[in-house]
Amino acid sequence: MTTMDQQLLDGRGPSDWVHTDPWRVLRIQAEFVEGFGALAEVPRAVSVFGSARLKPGSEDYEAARNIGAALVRAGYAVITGGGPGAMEAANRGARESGGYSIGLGIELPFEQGLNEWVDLGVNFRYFFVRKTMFVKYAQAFVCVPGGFGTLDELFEALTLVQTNKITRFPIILFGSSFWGGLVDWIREQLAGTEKIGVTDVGLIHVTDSVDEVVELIDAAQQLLHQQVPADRQ
Ligand SMILES: CC(C)=CCNc1ncnc2c1ncn2[C@@H]1O[C@H](COP(=O)(O)O)[C@@H](O)[C@H]1O
Repeated sequence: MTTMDQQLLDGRGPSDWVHTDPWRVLRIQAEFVEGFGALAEVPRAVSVFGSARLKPGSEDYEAARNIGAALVRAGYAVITGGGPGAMEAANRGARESGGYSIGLGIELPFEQGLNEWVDLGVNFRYFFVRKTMFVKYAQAFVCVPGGFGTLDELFEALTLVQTNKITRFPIILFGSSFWGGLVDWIREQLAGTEKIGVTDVGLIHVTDSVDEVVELIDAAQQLLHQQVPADRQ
C-alpha cells in the first residue's frame, strides 16, 4: 500500500491529470486570486472598450484617447483590455494625462501582448475571469465603436445592471452614428415586443461629447455617495 505522501513525492507516473477539469478549476481560482490581488488598490476607475482594430489617427481612436485623458483629469483610473486599437488609445490618453493606466490582457492565439501605454497589466487566460475584473473594479463602462468583443462586454454590463447585480453603473456608448442603429433596434424590437422593459432602454446613454461622458459618470458617483454610508464607499 502506498501513502499519499509517497504518491506526491514520487515523480513518476501518468501526468494527464493536469489537463482535467478539477485541475483547471485551480488555475481559474489562481487567476481570480491574482486579479483581485493586483487590482485591490486601484482607485476609482472606468473601463473603456472598443475595437481592437482601430488605427492611430482615426476618428474613433482619437476619441478613445480623448476619453482616456478626460477620465484621468476627472480623477478616474482607466481600465482596458490592454490590447491594440481602442484599448491602446484609452490607455494612451490616460498615461499622457499622467493618470493610472490599467490593461487586463487576454491570452489569444494571435496575441500581441499588452500595449505600451499600460502601467499596471494583468494577463488572463479566461475571458470570464477577466470580465469579472472589468466590472468589479470600474465605476462605469464606456464603449467606443467596436465589434463582437465590444458588444460582448456591453451586453454583459447591461444584463448585470438590469438584474441588479451591479447598481448605479453608467453604460455609455460613444458615437451616435455608430451606435444609433443598435439603440433604435433595442427600443423598437426588444422594448417594442416586450423582450425588455421600456425603462431598460434608459440604461444606455449615447453621446458624442467627451465632456458628457465624464458628467454622466460623475452624476452617478454623486448619487452613489448620497446613498451609501461613508464607511462603505
Ligand atoms: C488585432 C487584434 C484583433 C488583436 C486582439 N487583441 C486583443 N487584446 C485584448 N483584448 C481584446 C483583443 N481583441 C478583443 N479584445 C476584447 O474585446 C474588445 C474588442 O473586441 P472587438 O475588436 O470589438 O471585437 C476589447 O474591449 C477587449 O476586451
